[in-house]
Amino acid sequence: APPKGSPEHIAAVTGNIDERAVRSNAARTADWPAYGLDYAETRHSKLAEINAGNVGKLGLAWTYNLESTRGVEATPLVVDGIMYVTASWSVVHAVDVRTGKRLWSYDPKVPREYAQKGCCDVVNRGVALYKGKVFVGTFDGRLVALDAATGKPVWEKDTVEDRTRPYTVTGAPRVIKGKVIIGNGGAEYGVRGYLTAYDAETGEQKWRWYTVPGDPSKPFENEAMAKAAKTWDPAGQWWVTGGGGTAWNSITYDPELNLMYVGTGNGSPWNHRKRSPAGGDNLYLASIVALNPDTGEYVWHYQETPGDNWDYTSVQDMILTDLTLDGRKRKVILHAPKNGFFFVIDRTNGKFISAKPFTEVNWATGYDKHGRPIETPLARSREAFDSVPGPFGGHNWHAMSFNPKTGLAYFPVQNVPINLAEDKDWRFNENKPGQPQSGTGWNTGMLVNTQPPKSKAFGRLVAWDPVKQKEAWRQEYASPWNGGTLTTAGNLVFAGTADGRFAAYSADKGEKLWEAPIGVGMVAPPVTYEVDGRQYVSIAVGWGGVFGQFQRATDKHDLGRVYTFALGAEKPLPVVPAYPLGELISGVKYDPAHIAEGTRLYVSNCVFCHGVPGVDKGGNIPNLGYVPSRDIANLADFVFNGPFVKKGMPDFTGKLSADDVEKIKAFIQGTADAIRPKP
Ligand SMILES: O=C(O)c1cc(C(=O)O)c2c(n1)C(=O)C(=O)c1cc(C(=O)O)[nH]c1-2
Ligand SMILES: [Ca+2]
Repeated sequence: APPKGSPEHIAAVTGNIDERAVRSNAARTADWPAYGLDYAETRHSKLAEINAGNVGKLGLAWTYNLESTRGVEATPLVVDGIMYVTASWSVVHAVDVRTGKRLWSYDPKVPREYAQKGCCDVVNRGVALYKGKVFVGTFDGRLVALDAATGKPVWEKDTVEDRTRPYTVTGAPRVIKGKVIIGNGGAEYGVRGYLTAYDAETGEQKWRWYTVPGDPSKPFENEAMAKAAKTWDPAGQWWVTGGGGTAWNSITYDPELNLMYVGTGNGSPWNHRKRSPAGGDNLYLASIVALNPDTGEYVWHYQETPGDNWDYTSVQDMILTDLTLDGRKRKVILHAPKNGFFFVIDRTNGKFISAKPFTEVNWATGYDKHGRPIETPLARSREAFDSVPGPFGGHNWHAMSFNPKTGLAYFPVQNVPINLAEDKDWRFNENKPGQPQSGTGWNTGMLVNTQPPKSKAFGRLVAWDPVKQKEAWRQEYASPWNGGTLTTAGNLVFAGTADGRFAAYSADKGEKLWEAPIGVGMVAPPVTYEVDGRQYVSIAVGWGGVFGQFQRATDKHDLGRVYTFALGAEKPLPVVPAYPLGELISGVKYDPAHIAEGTRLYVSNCVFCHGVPGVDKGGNIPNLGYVPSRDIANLADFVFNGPFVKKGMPDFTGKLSADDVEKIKAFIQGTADAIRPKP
């Protein structure tokens, strides 16, 4: 037999990964060969060497440096001790679990100026593996097949059908029946969402399915689009903005039913009245859609948020399981989307079974028996209103897991306070001061925090009983934006937190049993697997994602790093450097009369990357209230083709004037002065 970790060994063990291997692995889950572990994406491991009785003896085996400075969201895949994990900028690393050493890495060299085309950090959620190839979707929208043994590209496809549009890819591809399936993002900017299937061997395109209809003056691609178009008002010219519905995260597959399920995203623009003035459900936004994986044909849909108006994506991870409900065994989908309700859906036909709020919700009081939300008057208010959950979601993309023994689903719940108001003057692609990120191409049709939000920020780990539709237990967290979960047959739940703790809880009761004080915020979900008879737990650490660009819950920061733990391992945790938060800026000269316009310019160009100066503390992108004061005094040097363009900062040449920059300076220094504690 070739030595473990040699190209021959890797070729042999990854060459075996096909549909049969993924399904047979589900019986014992020794490997972690697919994004959600199995096609049902349960993230439930049957390994129990590490269990509630001995988890206290878990220690660090090794760390691996991903050499990235931005968010790390990847689920690592592991087959016979060969790990594939991604870092920011879609860089792929192959790591030997037996040694913790690099086997190879692959950098798709995403042009850094592409960063401004993504709403939510230059992240990547991981790779897919099939018959000796590793598949990665790159931030700039390519799908690359790599030789699993060497990391050399085998084929590459451009998944973006229209390069004038800001499409990005952040999600992990899935392989279903020899086809690599990938969606995209961009609905904050204005795109038309779609999924594409490529032949895993050759890269040949097999099918493409749009999530929303195109221009109704042209023939619809299929019957599903014709049907969907009836739920949109042409007066909104949604096809100009794109309509949205981007499938940027979740895809699952039921081999018995031969159905794949995709979660779709929010509307482009967010504002329903701008997108579709006469109302309408706007299919297939914010829905779960079942497709035939062979052809990409529509089979059924269930829309969780009709007429989305709040960035309520339904792209959150789905879990396929069987539940006994009213004495009847049902094949269901479990889903906790941004809108704050936990859904149980019949996955054979898309019929609504139940939905209950898993967090505070103010846009709907519940769902009727037909599966339609009962909206509150506030939901489509013409005045500014606190959106609860807000656009960050009651639960975002952070992975959910389901343990069949406890019957509980585990996921991080949160509130990030946001106040929304209709942007009555919004026009497509009009870059106007005050419109959130319009300077970098956003088209939300909403204004953000024109009134200070009154809702409170929180984060918590929730164990949810989908039969009773009730919370079973919770652990309060220090902040929103916490990591996804893993659950095991050892009666455990593992999850990392925004404030840098990687912890294990008992799955049935939620007692904290173990904790590693890593120090750096975690957003990615952990995985577990067995190598040479030993069980390991790994988590890719790297603070970021949409909230993590400009906010933080720790005072430390580090390069991206994979941490791997095993029973009895005793490596000390690395000493993590302090986050270099400077002094509050002072002394930058400005004209106070410029502050009001500077505020509007800051909102339309800077705020969703840099946060509020002096108030937020910076995430993986610095807060401008705490950089050296001279940098703000010389702001134009940074704004116009400055030194950070090579790290992904936009070049605002031609977009902002020298006068605009003076006004932005006034806002930054003025805000810092306003919040400075009085002596
Ligand atoms: O509408 C979209 O197309 C789109 C794409 C993405 C993405 O691809 O990361 C996010 C969102 N929306 C989004 O609304 C959101 O909250 C979000 C968080 C994150 C992240 O990785 O932290 N991505 C995205
Ligand atoms: Ca979105």
